[in-house]
Amino acid sequence: MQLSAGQTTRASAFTGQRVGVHAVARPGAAKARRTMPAVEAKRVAVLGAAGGIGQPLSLLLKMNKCVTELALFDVAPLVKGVAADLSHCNTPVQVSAHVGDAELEACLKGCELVVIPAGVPRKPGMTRDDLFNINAGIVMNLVTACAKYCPNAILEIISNPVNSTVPIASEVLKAAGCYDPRKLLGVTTLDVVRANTFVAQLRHELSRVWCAGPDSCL
Ligand SMILES: NC(=O)c1ccc[n+]([C@@H]2O[C@H](COP(=O)([O-])OP(=O)(O)OC[C@H]3O[C@@H](n4cnc5c(N)ncnc54)[C@H](O)[C@@H]3O)[C@@H](O)[C@H]2O)c1
Ligand SMILES: O=C(O)C[C@H](O)C(=O)O
Repeated sequence: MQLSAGQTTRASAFTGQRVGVHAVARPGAAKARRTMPAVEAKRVAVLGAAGGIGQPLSLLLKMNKCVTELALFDVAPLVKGVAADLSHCNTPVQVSAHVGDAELEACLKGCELVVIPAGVPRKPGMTRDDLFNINAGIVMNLVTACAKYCPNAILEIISNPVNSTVPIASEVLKAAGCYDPRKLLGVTTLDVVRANTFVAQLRHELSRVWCAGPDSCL
């Protein structure tokens, strides 16, 4: 296939054919992506590690060569079984399990990266906003512990609604005197992936959609 300037070619997951796709990147976006620093975090914690997001995420981290220690925390004792299973995967990452608030310090001490998928997920008919009353308190408590036990760690918030839980986290960190905007992240890639998929299913070709606006509405 002959491509003109501004076009590229990719395998389409939807048609099984190779299709030409117009480059739609914002000016400077490709450069920004190339210069994005890789994060090496030797000790990583997952808070909410026994859940639907926490378990596969922990497996991915166990397989990640940048990680040395993986500390799994949950209020559910099931996290001990999750840690036992993961510890049998043949990578050098050391896995530990921590249950309940009394073990937050042991979990978080020395962490360079903390990923937080703790909280309730939405059920059919709910919006992400409906989760706010429960998840806001959970994130507030967990980030308070992060500010105390690993104030320099990078925090990635997955618990929804992300556009509300991230500001809560930032206020907690500011109050504790350890807020660094470069180290507080909301995980919103799902919305971009989902939007790309839905548009691609309609157009039968790969699409790139820019998502703007509150995470709660998607
Ligand atoms: N940002 C995203 O892209 C994205 C994607 C999927 C899910 N989510 C959100 O992630 C959250 C988790 O989803 P899920 O499907 O894994 O739910 P889940 O119910 O399967 O798991 C949640 C886990 O959090 C634990 N938990 C609850 N309170 C806790 C606390 N105080 N401390 C530690 N752990 C606690 C639970 O015991 C459970 O193991 C939800 O809020 C969901 O909306 C976000
Ligand atoms: O709903 C959830 O909790 C998972 C995900 O964030 C979604 O919006 O589908």
